This record gives sequence, C-alpha cells and structure tokens, in this order.
Amino acid sequence: MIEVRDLEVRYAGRPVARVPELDVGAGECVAIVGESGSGKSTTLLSLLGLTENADVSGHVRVCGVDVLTASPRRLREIRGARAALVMQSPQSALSPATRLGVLMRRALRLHGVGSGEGERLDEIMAESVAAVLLDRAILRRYPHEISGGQAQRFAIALAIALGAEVILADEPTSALDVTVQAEVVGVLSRLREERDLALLLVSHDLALVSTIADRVLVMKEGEVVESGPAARVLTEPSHPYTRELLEALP
Ligand SMILES: Nc1ncnc2c1ncn2[C@@H]1O[C@H](COP(=O)(O)OP(=O)(O)OP(=O)(O)O)[C@@H](O)[C@H]1O
Repeated sequence: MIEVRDLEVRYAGRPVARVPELDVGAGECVAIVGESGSGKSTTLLSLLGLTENADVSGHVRVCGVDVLTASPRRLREIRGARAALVMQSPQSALSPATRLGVLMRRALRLHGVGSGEGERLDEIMAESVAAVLLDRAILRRYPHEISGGQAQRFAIALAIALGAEVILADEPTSALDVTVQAEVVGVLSRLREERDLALLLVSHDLALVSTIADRVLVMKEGEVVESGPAARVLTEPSHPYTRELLEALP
C-alpha cells in the first residue's frame, strides 16, 4: 500500500528527510520514531504530496498512485479517502459550529461514498462510529463537546467511513492521557487487523510503538539510522542513537 524508495525532502536546499526504503503492506503497521525535528512528520506528509515549498525526489507509491508525478486530480482521489491522515489534535481541524454527524455526511458526499443516498449514508456512519467504539449519539455533538480521545476516535471513524486503506497517523496519542492513549491504540490495532489497514505511525513514544508496530524506522537529523522488525530494534538496537532513545524511557 505504501512503497518508498530513495525519498529525499529538501527545504530551501537543505535535506530534512532522507528515507532509502519504506514499505507498508495491507494489515501492517510501521512506525517512524526519533526526536523532535528528525524529519518524521515531513516524511509522512510527503507521502501525500503535502510538503508545501519542498523539493521532493525519489519514488513514492501510495494505494497504487505515483505521488510525486500524479496529477492534482489523481492525488485528491487518495488524499483523505483511500489514504487518511490522522493528526495529533483533530479537534482544531473540525469546524466548530458544525455537528459531527453533519461534518461526516458532508465528507462522505464530497468523496461520493454511499452515492448520496440518505439511508445508506446513515448506515455507513453508524457502522464506522461503532467500529471505533463510540456511541452513535456523538454524531449530534459539536466538536467542543467531545474529549480529545473521542475526537481522535472520530477522526479514525471518518477515515473508516471514507473507505481508507491506509492510515497515516502523526503522533495520534501524544495529546492524550495514558488510559485514553491505550484506547486509541487499541482501536487502531484492531482496525488494522479486521480491515487489513496499512498503518504508518509517527511517534516519539517507543513504549506505544512496541505495542503496535511490526517494523520500526529510527530517524535522526533527517536520516534513517536504523530500521527493522520492532521486536529486534526495540530490544537489541544496533545504533547508539536507538539505545539512547530506549534508555530515555521512563
Ligand atoms: N515548511 C517547512 N519549511 C522549512 N522547514 C521545515 C518545514 N517543515 C519542517 N521543516 C524542517 O524540517 C525538519 C524536520 O521537521 P519535522 O517536523 O519533519 O520533524 P519531526 O521529527 O516530525 O519533529 P516533531 O516531532 O517536532 O514534529 C526541521 O528542521 C524543521 O524545521
């Protein structure tokens, strides 16, 4: 679902992310870890062609679309629908005066889901909200009436309703407290199994990564310094920087 080769992202001539190889198949979870400014978010955003003012080179294929050469129309087909972005605080991206149900219905119509039929849309909405363990009543609420964890699960429900095959999650739990973090990770983990989602997770939280990722890429100052199966990288790291990250764990 995601295939990256020799990706390089530069801002004003300065390379900020270099990723030689990154693959995420259906049903897999790959995590990118590293300290702040190491190029994790830049890598993630470049996979949807969302790095404004950047020079991006290499080969990036997401849901069968060649992202670096695709037309804006072709990119719109995957962005937000087949490949969904889940950010740290989705609440700020939700229109404050619009009920969540209205918002979801609009997004579904915009992407032609359910062919605009009211009943079918209701069914899809109810199903996706249930899939993230939210009560259907949430669809009548406004964004400010829900908690951070609920907002994050709503963002995931929206992705599911739109038929996402790939979820790109940028620090999806770092604004949440520990028990709520576990709920969100549990939902992502279950959905990837049940729906064969490809999940690319950016996180500085190695404890979280160890519970969900199959493979890990460790980034430092824009370079991938280590990558491999999560079980190996997180228990027998070969790079001193990975060891440092692990030693910093509480
Ligand atoms: N739009 C931009 N213009 C110029 N430089 C940018 C831009 N976006 C990011 N950068 C630079 O790219 C580098 C990598 O940033 P990035 O946000 O990808 O790191 P990160 O590992 O995700 O960090 P964080 O965890 O803090 O988000 C940083 O030096 C940052 O200043």
